[in-house]
Amino acid sequence: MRLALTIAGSDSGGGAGIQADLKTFSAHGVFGMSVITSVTAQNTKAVIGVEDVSPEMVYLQIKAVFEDLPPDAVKIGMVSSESIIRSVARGLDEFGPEKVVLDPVMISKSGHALLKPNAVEALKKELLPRCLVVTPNIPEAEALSGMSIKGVEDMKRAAERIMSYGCRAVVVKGGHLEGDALDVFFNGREFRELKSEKICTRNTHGTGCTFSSAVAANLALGYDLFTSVRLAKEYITVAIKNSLNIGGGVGPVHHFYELYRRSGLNV
Ligand SMILES: Nc1ncnc2c1ncn2[C@@H]1O[C@H](COP(=O)(O)OP(=O)(O)O)[C@@H](O)[C@H]1O
Ligand SMILES: Cc1ncc(COP(=O)(O)OP(=O)(O)O)c(N)n1
Repeated sequence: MRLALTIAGSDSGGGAGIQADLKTFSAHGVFGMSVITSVTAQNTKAVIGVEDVSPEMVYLQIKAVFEDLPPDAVKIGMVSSESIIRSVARGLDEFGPEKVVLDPVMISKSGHALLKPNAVEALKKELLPRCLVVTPNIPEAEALSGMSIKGVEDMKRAAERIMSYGCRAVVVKGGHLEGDALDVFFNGREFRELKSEKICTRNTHGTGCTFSSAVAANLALGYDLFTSVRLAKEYITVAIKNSLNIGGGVGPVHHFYELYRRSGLNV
């Protein structure tokens, strides 16, 4: 059995964060473990409360997992504050996982800040250099690169700038732009575009969390980095096509092992 760890925030509504990550791991047949960084009171309409876990408790969860159940890959999501970022960096340094996927979560689709504005610099300095791949959406790529992004050429320039912080690859996700759902992968040598038709639905809660945890699950299964990203793109596309019209706001994507299996992918 392959093992994957998510270090992220809890979404009480079950659509994003830790809950989306564990569902994604299960759908891939990977054993999922979690380090909870924050508890959010959230549903499809809004985030109505956020309470951070103490930095020491974040570190202790990492230690407990690594000392007994060393993961084959790690996904990092909401890390909220500078002190939590430092605890995660401490854990990564102590236990040295090779396959780390960072989804630099900043703002929920419902508009709530999930990363303190003064923590962006810590994220760049402390976490990017410790990651294999970073998966920002357009606003996150703009914040990390300091440039505005209007199309695919801008996505490529932003990916180059983000690489300069020391990660080994970047996927700039284009779900927030008009037109096709086009993501740009860059590994420092070549750019590759991953394109799918934009699915017409408002139910896209948890897309970023699901995509990054699918990348981590595929890495845990032993796929190379680009194959892991390509399979994750296929997985998120199926999950959005089957997203759920539940709740009064932005409904969640759907994780369903059978859907994945029947789509012909090797799990
Ligand atoms: N409506 C959609 N149809 C198809 N793919 C989408 C759609 N919205 C987002 N995606 C894809 O889902 C993944 C996550 O997208 P994005 O919305 O950019 O990130 P985030 O959820 O972090 O804001 C990307 O692969 C993106 O291309
Ligand atoms: C606890 C928690 N973590 C991350 C997010 C952001 O999720 P993401 O998949 O990037 O996008 P939305 O779910 O906000 O559409 C979150 N909302 N909560």
